[in-house]
Amino acid sequence: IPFPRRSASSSTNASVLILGGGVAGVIAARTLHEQGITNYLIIEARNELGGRLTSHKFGAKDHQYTVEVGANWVQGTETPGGNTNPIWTLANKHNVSTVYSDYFDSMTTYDYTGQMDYLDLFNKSIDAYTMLTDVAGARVARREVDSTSRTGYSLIGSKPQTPQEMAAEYYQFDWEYAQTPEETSWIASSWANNFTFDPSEGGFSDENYLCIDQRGFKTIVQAEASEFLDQHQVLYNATITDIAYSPSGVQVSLADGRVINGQYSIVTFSLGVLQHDDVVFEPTLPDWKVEAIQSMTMATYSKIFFQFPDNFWFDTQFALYADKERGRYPVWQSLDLQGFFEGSGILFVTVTGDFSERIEALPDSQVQLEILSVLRNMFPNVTIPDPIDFYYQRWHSDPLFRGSYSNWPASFFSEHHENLRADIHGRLWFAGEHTSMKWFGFLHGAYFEGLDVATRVADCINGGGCISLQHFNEVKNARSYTVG
Ligand SMILES: Cc1cc2nc3c(=O)[nH]c(=O)nc-3n(C[C@H](O)[C@H](O)[C@H](O)COP(=O)(O)OP(=O)(O)OC[C@H]3O[C@@H](n4cnc5c(N)ncnc54)[C@H](O)[C@@H]3O)c2cc1C
Repeated sequence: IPFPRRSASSSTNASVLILGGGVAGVIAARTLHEQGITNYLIIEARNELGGRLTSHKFGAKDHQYTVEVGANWVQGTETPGGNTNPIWTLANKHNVSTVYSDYFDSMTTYDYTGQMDYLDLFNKSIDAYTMLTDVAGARVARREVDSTSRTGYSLIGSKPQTPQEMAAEYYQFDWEYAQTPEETSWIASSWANNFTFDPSEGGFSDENYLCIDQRGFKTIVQAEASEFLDQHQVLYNATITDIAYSPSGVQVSLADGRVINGQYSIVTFSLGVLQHDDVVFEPTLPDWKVEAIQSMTMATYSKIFFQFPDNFWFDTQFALYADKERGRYPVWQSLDLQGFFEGSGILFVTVTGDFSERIEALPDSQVQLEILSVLRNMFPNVTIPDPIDFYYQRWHSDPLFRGSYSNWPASFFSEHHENLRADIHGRLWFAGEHTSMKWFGFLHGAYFEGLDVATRVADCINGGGCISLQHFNEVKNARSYTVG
């Protein structure tokens, strides 16, 4: 089948085109390299590798620190005799500095009247979350249908009413999934948690380590790539606009007019990019693929950084703020701590979901004013100074990401998941955190997907033909609706 548009005369060619140079793309390249395939090309819009591993130089000129505006934690590390998070392996291999993040025992609680001890409610919400995941596991064993995590919470009798109870639940739930329990699958969110944090379910460990490396967390992929990647195997500052595909190959067009041909292609763009039609597929993707793409959710998680002349806040790693409005500037982290960036004056607050999208549409100045007024609620006896620096990344509006990571809604079925992952004609393959069944949303999900899909593409090349992944032309109910 001839390609629809351009002639191949101005083209570069490669056997495998890896579209995007984040974790999935770099690990896919390493996997091909290990299989003896060197004729591949990573095509990346930005000027470096790493994707959502994005750092930012923050602070006054003489007082700057590298902060992570994207992924920050290795989530789940390793258990002796059990599984190891490959992100933990990479961090250790490349001497990336991390520090133990004490999610549960280094917490100060506030509400809109100031400091307020509701650690008892906080601990209750930890237990509720554990029960939520246990009951989800029992549903899987009995083949019961999925529902939202809100339904799950209600069924186990956890019904937060007060701002303090809601803030505690937010910390357990929204702060991880970047969306509310209403918006999230009960079963899938439980297994993503267990396969990461529960060694008895094959998870790595229940620990989180925060990257504080001044080279940036992206070092895990950049240093890894420097061990195998030649300059001619990567194209930077190359924004892809069109992907034409057929049973005989793939042709990629760049914004600057260049055209590149490949026999195979691995698309690693975020789910948000695929949903938003930032890249046009020719022919349009089949209906089963489009339905899968549009049925998963791209969530947003935003960290808002402040540098202040003095440290006037809590001396724990975390603080929780209960506003009357759920999800309004709730989770605070201090970096001005021993073992972190002591003396930095850096404090940041995280918001998620719809609230993230809301602040992306506002000017920085308004968001700053809102947060300063929250700080005045939290510290009524302190004159809050003007910040020296202020920054947040707008992930949802960025055409290279369109959000921070995927989240599995209750209306996303197993067949949708397989369709999201499935290749087309054995030529167009898809990989990234969003194609991971067990670890959607996580760095290690992107890692394992890059590894798996590149292994399949290497088999196509070395094995003399492709074995396509299964897909479903239609996703159907087990039993039809009887209406009327
Ligand atoms: C704010 C935030 C916090 C997070 N926190 C954590 C955490 O603490 N721990 C954790 O495990 N995970 C975390 N994650 C998730 C983690 O970052 C992702 O799961 C992972 O980085 C995704 O890797 P990927 O390779 O699938 O996609 P990406 O990193 O998005 O890679 C895709 C690449 O494609 C490029 N691209 C996009 N469009 C085009 C185009 N048109 N042309 C060319 N190139 C293009 C992009 O620039 C990008 O480099 C976080 C993410 C965010 C945003």
